[in-house]
Amino acid sequence: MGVEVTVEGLTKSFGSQNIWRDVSLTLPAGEVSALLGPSGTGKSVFLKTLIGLLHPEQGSVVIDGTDITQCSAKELYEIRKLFGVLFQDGALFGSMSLYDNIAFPLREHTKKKEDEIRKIVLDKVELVGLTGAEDKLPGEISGGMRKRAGLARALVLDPEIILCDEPDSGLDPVRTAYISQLLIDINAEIDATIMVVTHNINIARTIPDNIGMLFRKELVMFGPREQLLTSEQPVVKQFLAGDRFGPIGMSEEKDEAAAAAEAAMQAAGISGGGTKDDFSEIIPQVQPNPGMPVRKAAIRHRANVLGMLHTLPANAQEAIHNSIAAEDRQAAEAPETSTTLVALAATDFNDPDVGKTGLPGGPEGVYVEPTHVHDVGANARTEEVTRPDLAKTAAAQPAGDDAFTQPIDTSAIETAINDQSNGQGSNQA
Ligand SMILES: Nc1ncnc2c1ncn2[C@@H]1O[C@H](COP(=O)(O)OP(=O)(O)OP(=O)(O)O)[C@@H](O)[C@H]1O
Repeated sequence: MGVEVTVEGLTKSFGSQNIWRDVSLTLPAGEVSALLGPSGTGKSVFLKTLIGLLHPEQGSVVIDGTDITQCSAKELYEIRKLFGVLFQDGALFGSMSLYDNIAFPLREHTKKKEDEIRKIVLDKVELVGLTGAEDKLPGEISGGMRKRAGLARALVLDPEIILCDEPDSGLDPVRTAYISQLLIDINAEIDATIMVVTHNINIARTIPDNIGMLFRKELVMFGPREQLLTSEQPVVKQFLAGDRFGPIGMSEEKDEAAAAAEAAMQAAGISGGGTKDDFSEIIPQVQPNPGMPVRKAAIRHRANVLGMLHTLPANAQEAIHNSIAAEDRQAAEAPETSTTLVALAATDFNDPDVGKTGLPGGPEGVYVEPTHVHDVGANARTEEVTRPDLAKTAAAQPAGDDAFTQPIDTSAIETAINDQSNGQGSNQA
């Protein structure tokens, strides 16, 4: 099972520019969470802070019992092995084939033999639908393919926490749906804690168990997806609707005069460009494909949500009841479409152990134990490194070729991402 990530009172600034302050949230173990927010609100900075690439001025990030804001470089190095990270443009090494890119963390962090590495790489290549493209360079493939290759690389060490920074950026809506499905299937298969940073409302509506939103340097909310999707907060409603009328401006918050001018336009029937979709009508969460194991996080999530239901606003409570009823109805009417929904419907949520362990009481034959062996820790290099050494190591490496060489620092990652972003490649997915 993936590990819980607990963030308490986190504050991050660059010089005098405060990015966000006093952010507290818990990514529940094995659940899928999404972080939304207008451009520039610091979502990527948050993601990098979770993995210790950026250091906050205040607060803690506790992962597997270790506060990574306080720990030694060696402890941070060990904690980072729990992570698989998909950066915005894949951050692939431009001079390596996809195969070598995907094999890289295995060669770097394990003592596996090449035939073992080959098996794992080809497995992940197949999982992300890139079979046949292994020998291509990142510059010879489309943005969508680079994204999938980045995801394959993020998965090879069987991470317990997967962070995805805008997995949909540069993808068409159909490919976005495929990559979303892939994330849910991966979650079912390895039960990793997943956090997705996204602007994509379809992803937010259908993929995560939990959603949070950053705005005006604060975490506006974080909780079960129904809570945000039914929120009455103007900023949330505007963001979900994708409308220019509302508190979110082009670059900063609007003043009163601008707000009054907008109100007049709205009253006159001028469109703000937003959709009129009713987001409070919750659409079903994407389920693992048939053949995938039961998504155990879904059981834990339902148990958690039922436990905290009384603390949520009335419309969120109603939406959650409706979601559960719809899921149980689908399980009864079309059980072959989702073993996860069948398991949910068969689980006794009065059993106090359900939320902790996944599926006790579930139907026989449904519960699938994780089969992945985590051998990275035993085989990995463990030499002590200091923070200045990290910077020196990164600086000494050729531009673009160190994003997944750990230990690493932020500048190295940025270089790799920029190198890739400025790179070549066609636009077909
Ligand atoms: N290493 C850095 N040094 C200084 N400022 C930075 C650094 N990284 C990010 N910033 C600033 O932090 C702010 C938040 O950036 P970030 O990329 O996290 O936003 P975001 O919410 O992910 O935006 P988008 O949705 O457009 O990707 C921006 O003003 C950015 O310029």
